[in-house]
Amino acid sequence: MAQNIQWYPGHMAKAFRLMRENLSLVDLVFELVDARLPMSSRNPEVDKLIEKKPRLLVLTKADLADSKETASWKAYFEKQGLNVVVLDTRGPKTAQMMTKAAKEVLKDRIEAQETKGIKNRPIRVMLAGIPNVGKSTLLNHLVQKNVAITANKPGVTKKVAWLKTSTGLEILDSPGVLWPKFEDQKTGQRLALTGAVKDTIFAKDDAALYLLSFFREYNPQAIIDRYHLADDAFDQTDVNLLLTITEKLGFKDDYDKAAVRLLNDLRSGKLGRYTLDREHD
Ligand SMILES: Nc1nc2c(ncn2[C@@H]2O[C@H](COP(=O)(O)OP(=O)(O)OP(=O)(O)O)[C@@H](O)[C@H]2O)c(=O)[nH]1
Repeated sequence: MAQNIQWYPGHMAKAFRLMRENLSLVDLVFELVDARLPMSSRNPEVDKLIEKKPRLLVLTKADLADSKETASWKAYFEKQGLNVVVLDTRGPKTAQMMTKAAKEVLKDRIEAQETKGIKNRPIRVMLAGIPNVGKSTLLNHLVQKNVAITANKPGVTKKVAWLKTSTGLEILDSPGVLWPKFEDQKTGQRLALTGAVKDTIFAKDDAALYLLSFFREYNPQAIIDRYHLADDAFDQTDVNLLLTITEKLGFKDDYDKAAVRLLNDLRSGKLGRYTLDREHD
């Protein structure tokens, strides 16, 4: 399946060029990754691109992820010296949490400014992350009803729009869309499962089979309960299991339909919380 999921190198190059151009305008980057796949939803080249910029790693969709796994991932990234925020982006405290965390990352700089008498300088932020990770949701929560302002920086001819928050941040109007980079099939399959890559470019039955193999290892009971299967349902191959579920759902032999149901159930949380990337130790 993964070999069918290819990003156009041109798209990737353009995204990087835009990000590089805008980086000099901001104080801080919010790098958003999906808490269910904190590794697979990152682009390793972004690391290089923003290595000299203060950065906050935001684990979004934490409400859908296994909380124990999220805690392990947080510790893993913190050990690498990163500042990490764990977030249900849609939550009521998002703006406050993100502002507090941003100020914490820039603490030394803010203190240095204050000793020079510069107070309450807005913190300029860029949001970056792969499609569907929650960039617009975060932006809307931060900005609420505030209108966009445009500003010109000396030496920059292009006008850049900033969105002001009531908590002292200014967010670059256009989030950096990044593409995940994956060389291995596993990463592609995981991205497909969460819906991070378009459904049109992967085979749903392959994704459903990967889903079943994942639950076989980590939580077979969730599948047994959801589809009212016999306790020994996993004593068969994933393909046969998919056929059993198809039958149980009343779809006769239309296993494509069952595959879609499985994926929808997973993405909407009906199979419980789960973390697909588990290699943090
Ligand atoms: N459960 C849950 N859903 C979320 C969270 N954050 C975002 N979503 C949902 O995820 C979907 C995608 O969110 P967006 O904010 O549009 O993502 P985006 O990164 O702007 O996506 P692109 O425009 O494709 O780049 C939406 O349906 C959101 O409601 C979260 O923390 N938890």
